[in-house]
Amino acid sequence: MDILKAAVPNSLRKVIGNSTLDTLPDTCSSLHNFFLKFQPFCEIVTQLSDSSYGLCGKNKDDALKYKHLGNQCFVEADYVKALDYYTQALRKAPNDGAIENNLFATLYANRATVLYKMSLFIECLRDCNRALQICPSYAKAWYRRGKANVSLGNYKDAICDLNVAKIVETATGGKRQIESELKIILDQSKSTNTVEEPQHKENNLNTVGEVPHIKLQSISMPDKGRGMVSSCDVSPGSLVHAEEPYATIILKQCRETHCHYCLNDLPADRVPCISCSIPWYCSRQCQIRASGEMYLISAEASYILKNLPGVLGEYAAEVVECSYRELKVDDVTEHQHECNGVHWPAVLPPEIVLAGRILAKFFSKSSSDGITSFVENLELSHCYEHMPFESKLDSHIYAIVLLYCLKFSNEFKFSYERMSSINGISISQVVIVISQIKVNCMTVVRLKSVDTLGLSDQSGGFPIYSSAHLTNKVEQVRVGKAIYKAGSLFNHSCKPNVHAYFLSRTLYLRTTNVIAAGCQLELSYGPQVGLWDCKDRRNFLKDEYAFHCQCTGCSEVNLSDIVLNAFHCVDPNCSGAVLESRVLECEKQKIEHFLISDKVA
Ligand SMILES: C[S@@+](CC[C@H](N)C(=O)[O-])C[C@H]1O[C@@H](n2cnc3c(N)ncnc32)[C@H](O)[C@@H]1O
Repeated sequence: MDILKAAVPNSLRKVIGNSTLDTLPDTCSSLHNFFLKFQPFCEIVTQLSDSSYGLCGKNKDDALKYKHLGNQCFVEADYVKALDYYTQALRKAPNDGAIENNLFATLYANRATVLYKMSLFIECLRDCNRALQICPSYAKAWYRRGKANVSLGNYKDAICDLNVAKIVETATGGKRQIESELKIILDQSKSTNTVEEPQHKENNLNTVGEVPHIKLQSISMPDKGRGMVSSCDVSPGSLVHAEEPYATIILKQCRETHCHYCLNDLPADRVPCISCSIPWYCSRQCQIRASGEMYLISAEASYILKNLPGVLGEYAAEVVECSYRELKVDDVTEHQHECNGVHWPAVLPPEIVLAGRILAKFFSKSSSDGITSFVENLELSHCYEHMPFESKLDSHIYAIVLLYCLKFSNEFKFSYERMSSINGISISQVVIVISQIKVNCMTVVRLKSVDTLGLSDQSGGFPIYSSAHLTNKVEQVRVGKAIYKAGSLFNHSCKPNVHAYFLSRTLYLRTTNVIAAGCQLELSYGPQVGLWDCKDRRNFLKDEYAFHCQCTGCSEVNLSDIVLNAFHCVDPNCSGAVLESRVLECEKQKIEHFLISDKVA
């Protein structure tokens, strides 16, 4: 992008830097025309959108290399490394579709064996399920599943697993080994009285859904635009809002540690995307929700399942089908349109990839609307006119690059005809979306434990620290960015009365104080009275969200704002405080206002 930016002539930069909403289509068109004649632009867009240039595609040779390394480590009993290699192999393995010798299925089964050796039985069970969903006649996966179920005390399931394994196993020696295992398990199960939980299913993403019962209204305010108020008195701790995101994106630094869909920590049995090697998911549910279902049970698989005797057939079908059909999946899922092994989703900044997701989602939902109604229908405020000079240029460049990447890199489900050709109007709409994202995007955070040595638990869900290293400190990690359409109507206050938190992707807002009917509900976009001084808060809000804060925290005197940067008077007999001149400047108006109102009182 630096090459593109550096190439823009000064005269054009100036016009773009001074552009307004009225002139935006013209400035977009001028920059577009300039790039069309600039040879490196073509090369850059081709490299970003052509999968033959990308490092994000699947590669069978790489997958086999990692599989081989995994096998070596397994033989050497280095299970941590074996787990890593098999996982890397899964990331690179193409889904070749063949039910027999399917590399995906083999890798899942191999990883299941490693997980079993590491005593991660639930994870082992899930990997066996994944292998069986691709290849239902995979005796090794049924066998390993049975062993994991025994370790979990699920004898009934284990007996079923081994019975299926015995039927689908073709080698006589293998059948004999399974039979002897079966006898042992049957004896064990008779001497144990355990209540068994069915273990077919993966993690369930649905959070325990507390529903807000308080009615909120959006009203217009002269100094802050629209804002949210409650129509009744609200007590502290009340849930006032819960919402699923319109679109989300994981932050670059969390790509290897958190699920790209639900943004939770990745477990040891993480699941890769089936078509490219960028995202990781915590489960198949998240993978399907992000990219759509990409492998279906084949006719051959159904035949195998149907030919298992009676109850065993039903049992195997339940394991293999795993009820993914019940999942609610969007028509154009978040990652689907990016998922061709192309480079741009990995390379462009997260907010720009998020803009692409919003665009895809919008067009998948509004079949008749053209791009000109895109911004209008999103109903989000934006800050284009207040954006700094450089940001205006950046957003012009990114909007053009994004549109070309989307256009060239896939057989996208939504029709690009509706976006018409790439021109000043369509580019200007994307520029505005980028500025909407800047103002309305929420940062999704997770709490992370940090141990006494300052090491964070980023192990991917399996314990690598002993109890002696148990944590004593918790910090917030920024994992993703998300647009919540209704949530973005809550304004900022440096003295907030609402607290925002996230469970998976869901935003929850809870009151922290008593809020009288008709009062504004406001959350903090970051800075708060007593934690940052007024000057820093205002600068942050200006830089990040392009507005001058009008909250009570910034217009009334707060003792904590004053003492935050105050020094004790050098005269030991004086108990007064000395303020730094920059802080004093910021507080002056508030203090004058305070003294006047004090006199009046
Ligand atoms: C996420 S939106 C909030 C909803 C917005 N008021 C609307 O009409 O859509 C953030 C924008 O609201 C305005 N805003 C929010 N809090 C504010 C505050 N404390 N002071 C001034 N403007 C504020 C700013 O224009 C900011 O860019």
